Amino acid sequence: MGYTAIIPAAGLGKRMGMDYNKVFIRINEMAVIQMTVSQFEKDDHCEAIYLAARADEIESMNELFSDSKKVKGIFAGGSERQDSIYNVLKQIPKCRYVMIHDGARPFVTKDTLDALYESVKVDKAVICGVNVKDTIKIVDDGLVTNTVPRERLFVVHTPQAFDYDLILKAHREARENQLAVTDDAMMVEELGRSVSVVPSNYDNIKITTTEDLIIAEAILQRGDLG
Ligand SMILES: Nc1ccn([C@@H]2O[C@H](COP(=O)(O)OP(=O)(O)OP(=O)(O)O)[C@@H](O)[C@H]2O)c(=O)n1
Ligand SMILES: O=P(O)(O)OC[C@@H](O)[C@@H](O)[C@@H](O)CO
Repeated sequence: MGYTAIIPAAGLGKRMGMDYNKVFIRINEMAVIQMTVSQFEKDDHCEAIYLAARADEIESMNELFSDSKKVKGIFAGGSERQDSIYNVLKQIPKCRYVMIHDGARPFVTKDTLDALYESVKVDKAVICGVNVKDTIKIVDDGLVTNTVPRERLFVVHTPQAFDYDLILKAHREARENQLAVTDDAMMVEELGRSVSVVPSNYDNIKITTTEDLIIAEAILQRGDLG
C-alpha cells in the first residue's frame, strides 16, 4: 500500500514579482512544478499524483504532464492554498494516506519522503522540518520584547503526510469554523490530534522570492539531490 500525493500549484507567486505563476519558472530547462512532480514520480511508494492549478492554467499544466504515468488529475484551485487543497482532497478517490506538498518546493528528497511514509503508517499526521538556525526575537514597535529559546523551534516544510480520513475531516472542520491556516497540520492540531515530526533538510526550500532562484540553481549545479 502506498500514498497519494496532492500538489497545490494554483498560487499567483506575487512575492516572486514576475508576471506569471512562479511554478512555471524554468531552471535548467525544467519548470519548477515539473521538478517537484518528478520527485514523487521517482518514489515507488507514490501511487498517484493530483495537482491544483489556476483555472486558466489547467491546460498548460495538462500539457506538461501529458506523458506522466502518475499524474491522474488536475483540478481547479481556490483563492487560498487551503481552498486549493480541499478542492483536490474532496474529488480524488478515497485512499489510505496522502502527502500534501507545495508545488513550489522542488527539492524534496527520497529520505524525507521515506521518513514521512514510515511515520504516517503509525502516527496518522506527520510533518517535516529543520531546526531554526538564527536567533529569534519577538519585536513590538521596533523594540525587542523577548528572545525565544530556539531549541524547540522548528522551520516547517512540506510534504505533510496524513491519514486520508483525518485530513479530510480536518479541512472540513476548518472550513466550517473559517479557520485560516498556513499549513495543513494546523487543522489537525485544531482537532486536538497529535502531529509528529521527522527531519527534512535545508535544501527543501520553497521558491518564494528571487533570492530562492539563485539557491535553486546552486542546488541543481551541485547535482547530488536525493
Ligand atoms: N490559492 C493558492 C495559493 C497557493 N497555492 C500553492 O501553494 C504553494 C505554496 O504557496 P506559496 O508559496 O504561498 O505560493 P503563492 O501563493 O503562489 O505565493 P505568493 O504568496 O507570493 O503569491 C504553491 O505551490 C502555490 O502554487 C495554491 O495552490 N493555491
Ligand atoms: O506562508 P506561505 O504562503 O509562504 O506558505 C504557506 C505554506 O506553503 C507553508 O507554510 C508550508 O509550505 C509549510 O511551511
